[in-house]
Amino acid sequence: MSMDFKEYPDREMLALSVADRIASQLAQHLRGNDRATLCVPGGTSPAPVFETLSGTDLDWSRVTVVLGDERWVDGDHKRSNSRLLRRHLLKDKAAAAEYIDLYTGDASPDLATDGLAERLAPTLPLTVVLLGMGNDMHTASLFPGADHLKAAMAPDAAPVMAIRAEGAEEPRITLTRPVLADALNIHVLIMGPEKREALERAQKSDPMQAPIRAFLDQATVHWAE
Ligand SMILES: O=C(O)[C@H](O)[C@@H](O)[C@H](O)[C@H](O)COP(=O)(O)O
Repeated sequence: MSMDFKEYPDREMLALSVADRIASQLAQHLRGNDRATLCVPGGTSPAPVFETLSGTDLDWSRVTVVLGDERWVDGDHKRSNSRLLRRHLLKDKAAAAEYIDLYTGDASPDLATDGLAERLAPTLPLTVVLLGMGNDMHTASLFPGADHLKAAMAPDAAPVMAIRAEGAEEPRITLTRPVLADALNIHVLIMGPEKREALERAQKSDPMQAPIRAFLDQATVHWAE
């Protein structure tokens, strides 16, 4: 199976289309299942997708939302991905969703992983995963050169792991390759020429040098200039 690549005339069309695809896949899943799980990235790219999704008429009370990764900072810190979701996604109609916050307030992410894995277990497999990508070809907090990348990319990796990397400003907690790759639907959201070039590099790279590569064969990649 090869990567499905979709190019859009502009970022607004990209955001609308990605939100539509995600909402449709969640709604379809809910027609045959009690609940659905949506896994989303942090960072700067997804906010317009979240804004559209938050007003979408879905049975959000049957949807669990979880981040693909979180910086280990308080929920009101400017770098918190949870803060991003609370501002752009978990409001309006989507406020009814169940939210699993990866930041637990523990002194370190290493102390939180077992409890989070227990909370996550009933929500698996993830119904829809939206991934971002850095110019270094990381996704979630699966950074090239990260301290526990090999373990996090292993087929038997625990679903949630603490991870530290030079490219990450603070300790992180991340969902790992198997739990992300087992998702029923995977979308990658990237914008700009640098990320287009990084994607082309990733396609020819090993997942240990380009973690996003681990997901491309199953993913729909959405790109605009
Ligand atoms: O915590 C994070 O930052 C994200 O989960 C991360 O994986 C993000 O998706 C990429 O770094 C792209 O970020 P931008 O969208 O800001 O370029």
